[in-house]
Amino acid sequence: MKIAKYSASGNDFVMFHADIKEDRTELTKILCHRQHGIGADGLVVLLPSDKYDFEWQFYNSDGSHADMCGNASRAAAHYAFINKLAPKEMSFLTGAGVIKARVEESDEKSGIVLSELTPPIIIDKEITFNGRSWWHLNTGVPHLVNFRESVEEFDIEELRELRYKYDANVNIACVDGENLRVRTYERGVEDETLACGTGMAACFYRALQEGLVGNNIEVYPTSGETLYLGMNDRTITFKGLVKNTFITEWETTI
Ligand SMILES: N[C@H](CCC[C@H](N)C(=O)O)C(=O)O
Repeated sequence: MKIAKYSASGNDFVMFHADIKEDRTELTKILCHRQHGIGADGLVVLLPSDKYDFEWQFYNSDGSHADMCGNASRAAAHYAFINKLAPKEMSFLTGAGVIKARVEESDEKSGIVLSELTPPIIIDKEITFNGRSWWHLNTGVPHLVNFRESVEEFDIEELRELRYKYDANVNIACVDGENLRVRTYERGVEDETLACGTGMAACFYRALQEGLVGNNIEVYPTSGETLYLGMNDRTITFKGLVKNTFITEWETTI
């Protein structure tokens, strides 16, 4: 089976396409294992669809299922385009609903891809934890967001406690001029990742609601890459580079 490895701003994924939708929890844990497998934050499987260019399955590296993944949506769009599974402008079905994506520049190895995320939903704006103000939002998956002076104020144990208390990804952010810096503890990876697309979107949306930033900004995740987030009349757009870092033949031994 041909398997591709992608990095979307440092959030990395193992990816392939298949004809059959089946439980791939155990395969995910093997492929995503950093020492015993290929190593990745998640697995994406593209599947045929009657209504959309494709449907996908997304699993976090621990084998848990998640409805959506912003960075993987950009990587999957590039994979679909270069494997002739979809045109440059496409729509595909995820657990969070239909995602539109556009491959803007691309060759076999990399591309600039824009995804339209699902409309953000504010669940709770009144959470106080350790004396800090947190918002609970859903940008395809659940996120907690707190703003502080610097993203260096990052206590992973504090974020891990919140992750389990609310079963959500946990983000800290700070304003950097007209833009944002974001660090994310990701549910299902159970650690900080180098970037989290729906997390950056959740931080952007809180900052927008609180008048801290404009409608179109740059966001810098832990990897230091530049992502472009915007608010259009419908939802949040999320754009940046994705890299197809390698392709391999994989014989499953399970
Ligand atoms: N870990 C997340 C899914 C992946 C989200 C993230 N990688 C992104 O780019 O949006 C969850 O379990 O809700």
